[in-house]
Amino acid sequence: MTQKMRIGIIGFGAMAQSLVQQLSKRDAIHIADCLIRSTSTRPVPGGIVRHDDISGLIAAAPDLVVECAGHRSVADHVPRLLRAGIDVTIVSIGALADAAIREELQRAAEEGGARLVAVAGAIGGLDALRAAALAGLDAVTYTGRKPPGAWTGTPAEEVVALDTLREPATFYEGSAAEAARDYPKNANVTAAVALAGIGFDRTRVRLIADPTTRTNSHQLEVQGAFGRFAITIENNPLPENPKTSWLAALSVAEAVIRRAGKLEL
Ligand SMILES: NC(=O)C1=CN([C@@H]2O[C@H](COP(=O)(O)OP(=O)(O)OC[C@H]3O[C@@H](n4cnc5c(N)ncnc54)[C@H](OP(=O)(O)O)[C@@H]3O)[C@@H](O)[C@H]2O)C=CC1
Ligand SMILES: O=C([O-])CC(=O)C(=O)O
Repeated sequence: MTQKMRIGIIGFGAMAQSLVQQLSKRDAIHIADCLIRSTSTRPVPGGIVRHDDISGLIAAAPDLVVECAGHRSVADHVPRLLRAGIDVTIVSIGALADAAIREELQRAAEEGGARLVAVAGAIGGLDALRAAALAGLDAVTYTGRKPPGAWTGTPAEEVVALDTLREPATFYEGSAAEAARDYPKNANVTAAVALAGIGFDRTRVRLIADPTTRTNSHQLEVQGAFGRFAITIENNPLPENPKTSWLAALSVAEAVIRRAGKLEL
């Protein structure tokens, strides 16, 4: 009998719960452990061992840890896992906008002989962007559009009255470096785009609160020596967290399922 791939998850919010739903249908995968804060009130299904300290998760030695808990958890926990030789897949890619964190993760992966994978998350087209970048890119522009409620608790509140908005309002225009840092629960996709294309400073970002939409949409426009492409993804949000698109959770699930398979087709 082949051994199941043992997964540990960091965080147990909307994304992690959706991930568990997907992965528990797969025979080759066992969700063994999760790391959640001791203060967390979120219920964790029976059969998953709950840790409130990273040392416990490291001692459990899962085959792969999947981070679903935000930028802080990437900085605090992922280097330790990598140094312990545990592979990690992250979804809070915006943490990589900080060059010091990127360097620390690189060092930790080398020291531990482990692999860090950042998923595409809620966006698509990164394969084409990466390929196009080889011949040189002139411009990469990302536009993120979500209903006003998805921007609550962010700096957008200082620019527009989200509660009474009647028309779409662009509240941020700038670099992926700033967007990923200042909108850590909404703009991780800008980091995925930056890393696949022309970097955090040259990737242009526009963020829009739109009372006329129900979806979280992500538009990518790319120009370079290869030609040009534009792609728009209209995502349904996860019911438990309107900031997070369902596709982001599915993207993590797909990455884990592909890794558990024998062939990468
Ligand atoms: N790449 C992409 O396309 C996307 C990436 N994301 C990233 O995924 C993250 C999770 O999203 P989602 O599940 O919707 O968010 P939720 O707010 O629903 O859940 C977050 C979970 O992480 C836990 N958590 C927060 N901080 C820490 C920490 N320092 N250590 C351990 N656990 C922690 C929370 O704990 P508690 O239970 O105590 O609240 C909660 O269980 C987002 O913060 C964002 O960074 C989100 C959407 C798209
Ligand atoms: O899920 C989304 O629509 C995108 C998102 O929140 C992020 O990139 O952080």
